[in-house]
Amino acid sequence: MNVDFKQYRDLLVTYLQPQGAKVIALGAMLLFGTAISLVNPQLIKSFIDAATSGRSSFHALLGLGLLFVTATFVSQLVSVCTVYLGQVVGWSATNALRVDLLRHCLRLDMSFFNKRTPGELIERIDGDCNNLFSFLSGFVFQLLSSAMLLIGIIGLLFVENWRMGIALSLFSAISIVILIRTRGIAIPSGRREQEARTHLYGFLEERLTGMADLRTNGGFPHMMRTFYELHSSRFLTARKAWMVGRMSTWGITAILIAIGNIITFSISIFLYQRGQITIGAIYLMFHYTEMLFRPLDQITSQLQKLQSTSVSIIRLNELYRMQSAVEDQGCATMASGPADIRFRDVSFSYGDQGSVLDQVSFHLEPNQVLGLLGRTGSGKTTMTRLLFRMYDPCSGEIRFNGTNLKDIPLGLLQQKIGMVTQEVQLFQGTIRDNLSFFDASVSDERMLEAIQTLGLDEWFHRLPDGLDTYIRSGGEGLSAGEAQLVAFTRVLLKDPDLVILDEFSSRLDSLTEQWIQGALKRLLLNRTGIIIAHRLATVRHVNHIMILDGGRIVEYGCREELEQDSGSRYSRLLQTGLEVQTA
Ligand SMILES: Nc1ncnc2c1ncn2[C@@H]1O[C@H](COP(=O)(O)OP(=O)(O)OP(=O)(O)O)[C@@H](O)[C@H]1O
Repeated sequence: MNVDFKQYRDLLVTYLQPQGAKVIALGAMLLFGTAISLVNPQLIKSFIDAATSGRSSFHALLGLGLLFVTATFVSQLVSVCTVYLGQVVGWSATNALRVDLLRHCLRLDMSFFNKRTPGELIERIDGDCNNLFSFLSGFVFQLLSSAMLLIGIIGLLFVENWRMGIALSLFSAISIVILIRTRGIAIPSGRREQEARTHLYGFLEERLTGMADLRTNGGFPHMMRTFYELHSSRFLTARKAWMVGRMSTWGITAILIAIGNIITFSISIFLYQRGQITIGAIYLMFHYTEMLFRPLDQITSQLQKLQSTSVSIIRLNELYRMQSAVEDQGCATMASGPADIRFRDVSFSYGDQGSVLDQVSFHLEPNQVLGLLGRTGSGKTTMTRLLFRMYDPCSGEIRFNGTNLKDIPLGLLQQKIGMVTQEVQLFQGTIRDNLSFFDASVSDERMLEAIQTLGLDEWFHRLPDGLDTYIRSGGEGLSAGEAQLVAFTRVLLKDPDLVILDEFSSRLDSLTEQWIQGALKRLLLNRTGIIIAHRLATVRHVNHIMILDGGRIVEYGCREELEQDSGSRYSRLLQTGLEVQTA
């Protein structure tokens, strides 16, 4: 697939238009800098000719010298401002692009994230934006100013001497062809180096995430051996890429510069011996020949960068074209209050694999708490994911307060449901940041009130710095039980109408669980709840029990009645006292 002109134009217009004034200033400075670069050697030529003729006054020479110094100073100033503005424009444009991409990805359904590793997503969002940096930070102007500089140099060489003009025009054309053809030589080795780096970082990411398991299972020798192998592969590929890159760019450029100088030198001697040019003109022609390589190099490298730019544009467009399978088209409004949940003949499967939920129907009335039991893989978590609309059912419907989930805006639905899972995700920051999800509008008073409502004062007072207590990356510094308390408080602050607790107690010991039960009771007060559990003790206070097996409801009823019924699965589980996995 190729990138057509419209796609380049759309990208430039979308991300550069908001910075109109800066972009115009950048273009003007690039063009102004080009003009000064062309004028400066003319000043030196005039100075040399005036000095060697012996006819110019000291003041005239001083004037020329001062003019040259001023022009050089202005040229440096312009080049610093150009780099600064180019960076500002490039970063602002690519950051806006990153934000748009991230927002788009976050709106996609969970199947999108399941198919991609975090590394791939980072590469897609950040890597491709980096590739577009130079394109958005003035590609058009840089190409334009390089072309102007090239045309300017050749034009001035023609003015100086037509033979020199023709010779260096031909030389420039041949050089451009050689540079474009040889730049591709380094691409395969560069790609291999990139692949080796990706492998190394992918390996490190995975191993560092599983550090605790590696430590306990004695996996360090394996880690060090593989790290060494991957690192040495990275070193070898990087060394080769560097050498090939140097040979194919610097080496060839150096040869071309030498050939250019030989041409200029030969013609200059020929013309000087015939008295057709001055010493100043010889200097000027040498200077312009040296300068010729700047635009030649820039034009070829910009054209080469355009190749990687087009690959990134294709990938970004692919990403943008991806639509979420979960459409956010609803506009229903809803009053607050305990939720009423109804599943009607709901079936679901993840892709082509078999059915995970099969014709599930039940009604959970407001203020009721449902205990959801079932063996591993029976579909419990999937049911809550459907409620949260991470996926939509393949058939059947789910109603929340009588409204089909599809008719409720996603934002509103997510506000109405609070969820605590086994793996509470804590972020690097203070307890305050973690309770409010970095939302500064949540006051300390509200947080303290929530902690008090849940009866967690004792735990809170033990924290060394109260709300300012710092939690390190991955929740380090808090126990699993304490992390659950943070999660409960978070949910209470959200004030949802439905609370889902997915095996929240599986990592807690029985004593801690008992202690947390108090907070749980308060959290569920005036709310509807669904508690997924393997431990029967976790659901001993719920109103209803549902047992799932192979995605089907095999038992559903009032907990107390099921307890009394000796033939029920639930009472059999209670009698054997076994956890649900082994039942
Ligand atoms: N993202 C996914 N993609 C594909 N299949 C999945 C996905 N998540 C779960 N499954 C499959 O769906 C089935 C039900 O999984 P689910 O997590 O709902 O079970 P569960 O009852 O909550 O199990 P557990 O008690 O172990 O948490 C399993 O066979 C699982 O392999």
